[in-house]
Amino acid sequence: MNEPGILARVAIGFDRFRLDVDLQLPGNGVTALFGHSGCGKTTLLRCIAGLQECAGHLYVNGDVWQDGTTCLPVHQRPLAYVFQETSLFPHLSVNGNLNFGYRRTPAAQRRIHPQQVIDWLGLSHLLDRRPERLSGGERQRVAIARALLTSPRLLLMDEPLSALDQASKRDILPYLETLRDSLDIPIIYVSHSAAEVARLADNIVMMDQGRVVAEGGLQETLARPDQPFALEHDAAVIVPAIIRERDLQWHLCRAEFEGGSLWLRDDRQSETGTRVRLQILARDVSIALAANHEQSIQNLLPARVMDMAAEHRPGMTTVRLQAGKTSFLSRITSRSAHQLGLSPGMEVCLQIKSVAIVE
Ligand SMILES: Nc1ncnc2c1ncn2[C@@H]1O[C@H](COP(=O)(O)OP(=O)(O)OP(=O)(O)O)[C@@H](O)[C@H]1O
Repeated sequence: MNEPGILARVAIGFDRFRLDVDLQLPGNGVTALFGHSGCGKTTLLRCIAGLQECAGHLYVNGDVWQDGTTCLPVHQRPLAYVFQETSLFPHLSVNGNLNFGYRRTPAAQRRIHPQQVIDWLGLSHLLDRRPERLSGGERQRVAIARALLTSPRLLLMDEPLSALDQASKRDILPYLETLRDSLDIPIIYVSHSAAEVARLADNIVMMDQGRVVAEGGLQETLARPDQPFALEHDAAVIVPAIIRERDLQWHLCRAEFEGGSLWLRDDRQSETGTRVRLQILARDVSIALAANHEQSIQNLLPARVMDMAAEHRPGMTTVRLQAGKTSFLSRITSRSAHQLGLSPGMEVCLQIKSVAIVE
């Protein structure tokens, strides 16, 4: 297979667990592997890395890593693997750690250079420090930088932030966003955190019990009312938007998306023109047959009902609606859905109670 992208057909069985996936992933951007503990995320990464023997096929941007006749050993797979616990060389400075991977990569294969990763990950003031004098977040940034200096063709990240406290996570996320926007290699990113996925991912693969249950672009996949996570309490869509206006008197800002605008609290005081990702929980979206301006909810949007799914919990229905090109989910009681006579194609009004910028 010479096409760009990753094709991973992987099967493996342990005593009480079987992983069986057939995935086609984009050749760049961040793909998040998301799912409950034990669903097989790490096992899949290990199979891709060649750390776990498995049956199957693996092609990465035109190169065969595994097929019926070939199976590259781990050291011949041009990838970098970042884990939750870093292991920098304690006797080397940050600079020494960075140079380690770089010097071991043949000059002709070097496509990522020290100054680039130092800039992307904000390391210039740390170069002379030993690892013991770095914070957890700084150590993780150095580990990512060191991994990138081997000029990998694929970056695997297995819960890279889970050992960090909330403040360090918040500090490191902008650097990961820079990597996402700067690197031209695919990143497969395992996370339990819906917030991290919402902020970083371009694509998402949702797994359950060793199988893929939904996959695709982040926005479209999160907006599918039948995907298992949409039927859970925190179902939410992510909407890319641009801050267009700020209302200083009422401490609000207007975010424009493909299909309309939403007002939200101006807590981050983002400049107009800033690109943001909005998170809108299904439980904060209600549906009316006509716009009613005599109530407290300010965000009213004309929308069309696309499809509906009954939840596992009796009595609740998740509805997907579209405003312009953008999908929203609404969680309402099944009785409301019945009383409103909702059906696909119907024109309604969305009432959005709360909108957050993903942090
Ligand atoms: N070498 C092994 N031998 C037997 N069972 C294994 C082995 N490796 C993993 N498993 C089992 O496979 C299942 C999937 O594990 P895996 O670590 O891939 O899940 P995960 O989704 O990454 O979980 P978490 O989010 O908690 O890290 C688990 O039930 C685990 O116990």
